[in-house]
Amino acid sequence: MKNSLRMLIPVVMLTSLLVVSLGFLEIRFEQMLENNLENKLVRITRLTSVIFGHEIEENSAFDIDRFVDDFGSSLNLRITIINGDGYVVADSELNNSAIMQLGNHNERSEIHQARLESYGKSTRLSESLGIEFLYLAMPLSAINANGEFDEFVIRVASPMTLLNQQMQQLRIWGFSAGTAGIVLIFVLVMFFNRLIDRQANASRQDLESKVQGRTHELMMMQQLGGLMTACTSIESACKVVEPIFAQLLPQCRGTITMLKASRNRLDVVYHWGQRMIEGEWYGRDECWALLKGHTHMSQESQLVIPCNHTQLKDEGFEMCIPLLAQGETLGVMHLHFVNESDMLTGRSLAESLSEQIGLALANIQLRDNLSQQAVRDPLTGLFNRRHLMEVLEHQIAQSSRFNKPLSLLMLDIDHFKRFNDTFGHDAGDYVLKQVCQELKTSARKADLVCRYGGEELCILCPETDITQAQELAERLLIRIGAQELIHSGQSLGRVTVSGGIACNEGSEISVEALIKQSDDALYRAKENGRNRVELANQPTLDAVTDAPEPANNTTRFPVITEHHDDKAIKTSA
Ligand SMILES: Nc1nc2c(ncn2[C@@H]2O[C@H](COP(=O)(O)OP(=O)(O)OP(=O)(O)O)[C@@H](O)[C@H]2O)c(=O)[nH]1
Repeated sequence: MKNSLRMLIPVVMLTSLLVVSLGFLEIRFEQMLENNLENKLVRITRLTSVIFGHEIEENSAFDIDRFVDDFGSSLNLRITIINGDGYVVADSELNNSAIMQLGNHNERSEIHQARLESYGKSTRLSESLGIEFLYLAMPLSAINANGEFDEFVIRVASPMTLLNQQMQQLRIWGFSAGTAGIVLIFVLVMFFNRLIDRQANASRQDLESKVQGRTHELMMMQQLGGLMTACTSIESACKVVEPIFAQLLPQCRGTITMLKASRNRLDVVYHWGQRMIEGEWYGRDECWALLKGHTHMSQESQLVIPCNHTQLKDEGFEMCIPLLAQGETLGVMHLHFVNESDMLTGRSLAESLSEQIGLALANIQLRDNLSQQAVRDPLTGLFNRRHLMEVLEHQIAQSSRFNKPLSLLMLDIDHFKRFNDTFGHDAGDYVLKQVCQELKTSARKADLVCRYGGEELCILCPETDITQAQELAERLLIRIGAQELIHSGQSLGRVTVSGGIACNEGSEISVEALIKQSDDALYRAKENGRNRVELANQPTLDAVTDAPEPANNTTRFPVITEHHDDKAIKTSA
């Protein structure tokens, strides 16, 4: 309906315009033909007058009838001669008897006008012939050959049927041209309508496919965001990136690098397709994207400037996009394209994806940091007591289920208060960190090193019996006691630690009981002179004699001096 209206409106408008134009042309043509005929009649009337006047004056035997007959038939016009009284003398279309029947013509409008104004014109029905004529009349005064004064009116008439025939022909021509014009208009309107329809369809399809593509991209991005948010580690999040890129930018392969905490190098954490980066890392000044702070393309504006980290310098095109979150650079997304056009068309999509990946990776890092903060001690970086309690419960259950030994080594720095009092709290912190570092270095990967509280530390050793735990403790005591501590250029001397070990040999012991046993053993170690290890439920062991004696007499740090008045070690921090 809409379509046919769209066609009908221009057809009706153009047809109306054509009809009006044809009507106007008809009027103009009619006037033109009438004028032409009138001019022609004027000329002929004048000519007839001249010849007739001459013949009258010169020829006494002038035959008027013959004159009008010859003239009228040769010109195909009606010629009438009217005398001064208003009666017809001769008429090329009437015989004498018909002429005799005619009345006085003085009242005929063209004759009346001609007598008054020397020129008369009228269009009317001939009473004698019953045909419509265009009459032209002019008066003529002449002295005839006999010397008499004669007055005449020469009248020339042309039947209007001639004019009407011409007009009819013109109308037929006009109608044919108009019909042809209307058909042409219709055909043209149809043609342009179809053309417009085809173009509109093509642009609608183009728009639809663009909208579909964009919707697909948005859905993929939403999926990417959702999946990455659900990931718990950077590695698993990076694995989600590959299938999304395979869907949206299948023509590229890529690598994700992350900035190390030291912030001077980027580690490769994931790549898909052929490797783009040599080695496992590169320096941060080797990537233009990091130096510029925004996307860098290996070829841009006819400039070829590849990054230093790229492996395939001459093949294809590389795009590096910084992975940012709240202005912080987390890493770089490296993409490799075979064609430059693919790289240019894929740029904005790749940047949008990278923006989302950056945010998701930042979220994971933030979550990681928060969960680390929840289980780590900020000063020493060791696991905290809460984490120990959680792990301990699980480890005791494992130990009893699989009948495997589980040892808990509790350690306490000797005379730490005095150390603090002598050198200050900062130096105390430093010593604490150094001792903790030693614990981390000496323990196995499977062991859990914790800060139990204050200067009290512990190591939980799964699948470790009491002898193995004792060996570890003695090794630690030797290594810690051997260290000469220097803080801010000042020698702090040496520090010793005491230890207590409890071991669960596969039985169903409670967390509290195991801690109490190791704590009691530690208490005994303190009681028995410090810088030694005691085992739970065992007779007192000898002091660790192999450990180098702290230079109590050479340093201001009185670690080895016996202080029996010191308060006993706490049973819990
Ligand atoms: N610098 C520093 N000192 C700490 C920290 N946590 C606890 N301390 C100090 O460690 C000292 C522990 O003192 P005490 O419990 O009397 O034990 P001690 O002086 O080590 O004596 P013994 O354990 O009997 O050998 C206290 O002075 C605490 O203030 C810490 O994070 N940093």
